[in-house]
Amino acid sequence: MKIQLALDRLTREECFSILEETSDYIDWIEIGTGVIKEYGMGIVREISEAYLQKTVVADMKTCDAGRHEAKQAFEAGADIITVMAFAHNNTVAETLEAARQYGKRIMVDLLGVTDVMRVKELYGLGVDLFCLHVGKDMQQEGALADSSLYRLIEGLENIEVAIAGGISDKTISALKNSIVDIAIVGSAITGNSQPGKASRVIREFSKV
Ligand SMILES: O=C([C@H](O)CO)[C@H](O)[C@H](O)COP(=O)(O)O
Repeated sequence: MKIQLALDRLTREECFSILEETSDYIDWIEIGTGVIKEYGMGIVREISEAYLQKTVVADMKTCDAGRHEAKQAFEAGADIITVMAFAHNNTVAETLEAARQYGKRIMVDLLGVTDVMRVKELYGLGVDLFCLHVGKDMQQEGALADSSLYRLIEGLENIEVAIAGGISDKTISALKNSIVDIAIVGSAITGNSQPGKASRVIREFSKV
């Protein structure tokens, strides 16, 4: 299982200092939506250039004007961009097409999706990387990402599955030997006073 570190609600300096401490223990780097809103494509470019060996996910949360937003992030160096599942099919299709042109990928964020048929429709459009997601604000009600979300992608072949939403050292081992390929971890690392140590522990607990 890969670990994707989500850099959310951080300054540019904090992003780089956390990456310096954690990069040995993570596989994919996610530049969070709020960080992108603060610093734009500049920070996507900077992080992509500084961590050439890592897969960089720009959490664009694109929901319209897909081709343009995909082009922006891919040209800045992102390897993967996120697109919201509720976006129009044209948006999904155009981001997929842009990804193919750049030799990159899209990850469809299933935040808020409860209807399996919508996931099947996205799969039919060619989506092969999905993110099961319990959002930050939903977490305030006690919900955390867990196996109850798996039903959304059951039976889909040749896909990769990421999961996000409050994953920590206490919950990551439950994802082992499951359909999850990528565990997205944010606050449990970035909110820890020792992010390097926190990422090392999470890496250990994630080993299959
Ligand atoms: O995508 C995320 C969220 O919507 C904020 O933009 C987070 O990156 C994701 O939920 C992981 O963060 P944690 O829940 O803090 O682990």
